[in-house]
Amino acid sequence: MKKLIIQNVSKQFGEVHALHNVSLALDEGKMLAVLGPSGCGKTTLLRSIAGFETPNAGRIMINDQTLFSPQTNIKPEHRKIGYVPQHGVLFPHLTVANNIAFGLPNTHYQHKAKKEARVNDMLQLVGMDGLGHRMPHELSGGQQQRIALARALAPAPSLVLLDEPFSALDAGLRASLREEVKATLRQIGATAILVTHDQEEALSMADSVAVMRQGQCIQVADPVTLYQYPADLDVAHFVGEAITLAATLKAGQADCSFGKLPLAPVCTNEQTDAIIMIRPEQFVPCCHTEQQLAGQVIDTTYYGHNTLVHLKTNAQYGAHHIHIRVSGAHTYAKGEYMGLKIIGDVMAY
Ligand SMILES: Nc1ncnc2c1ncn2[C@@H]1O[C@H](COP(=O)(O)OP(=O)(O)OP(=O)(O)O)[C@@H](O)[C@H]1O
Repeated sequence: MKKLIIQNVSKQFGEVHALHNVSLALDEGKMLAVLGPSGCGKTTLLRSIAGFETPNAGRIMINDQTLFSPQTNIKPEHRKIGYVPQHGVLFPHLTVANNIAFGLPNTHYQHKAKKEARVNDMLQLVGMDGLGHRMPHELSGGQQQRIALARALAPAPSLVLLDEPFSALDAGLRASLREEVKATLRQIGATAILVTHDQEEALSMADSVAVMRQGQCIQVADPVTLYQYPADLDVAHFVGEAITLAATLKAGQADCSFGKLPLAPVCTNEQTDAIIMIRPEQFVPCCHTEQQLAGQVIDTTYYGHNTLVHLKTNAQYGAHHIHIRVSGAHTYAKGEYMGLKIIGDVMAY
């Protein structure tokens, strides 16, 4: 069942088209990541869903109820939406428990004991039971974001909006908190939208990813499809590293200086001359008998789990400078020759 439906939503600030005919849908219990560069309209979209911004056109519906249309504009406090902003969100003069209790409606929680029970449930959910008496300044950055999530989830909202919630945290904490938040939202079956400009965050956390550019939604797909089959070259470069080269297309194959490579089935390219896109990890070192191309190592950057190898392909393979990703288990020396095969199919544009 579709939980959230966004139809042709547009928002202008003077001359700026912050959102232009954006349409999206999200199933119950799923997480959508909205991914795009700075200024593409991500926050405006989130604020329009929350009701903090009034679109110029379009329709926004949750559970078949219209929250916004040219005739309707439900107030933010009546939309049953939880919001987790970037940082600095907790009320500094309230304890952790009172921060979480803040959004609980008195109509449902008249009794103190019921409110306390809900707060304790939320503290447990985010792995911080027993810390309700603390003040926000007595918490680490990661703990503060967990409490912000607990506060947003406490009133059991229909939809949770997360606006770059990890951006103020250091890389290690970011990665672990991502996993925790994903698990917490899954555990309670929450429907959520995560805004981020970090492709790794979008791909690793969400069930589907919407890529935005200049106020428009360019592609919506599950992470694997988005990464392997990006809609255009800009999206390809935005969601990961990409190697591009000229090719001639014929009968489901791309003929390029690396040989004949299978085209992705989604390629419906009519023209014969195209640019193909290969991901760096599709290049796999192999023995001489399997080898599709070879090159000489110019430089390497070691990342532990994998190594980025700057390679110049041999003259018969086009003398291209490419950066490929190979397992970190084996080290490569400058000047060494590598034999490679290419796995999977390639996209053409
Ligand atoms: N209140 C406003 N008044 C005027 N222009 C605005 C306003 N809010 C946003 N904009 C403009 O609308 C466009 C989209 O902004 P938005 O904040 O939605 O982008 P974003 O993708 O969230 O960017 P970031 O990742 O930097 O937060 C930008 O050009 C921005 O300058």
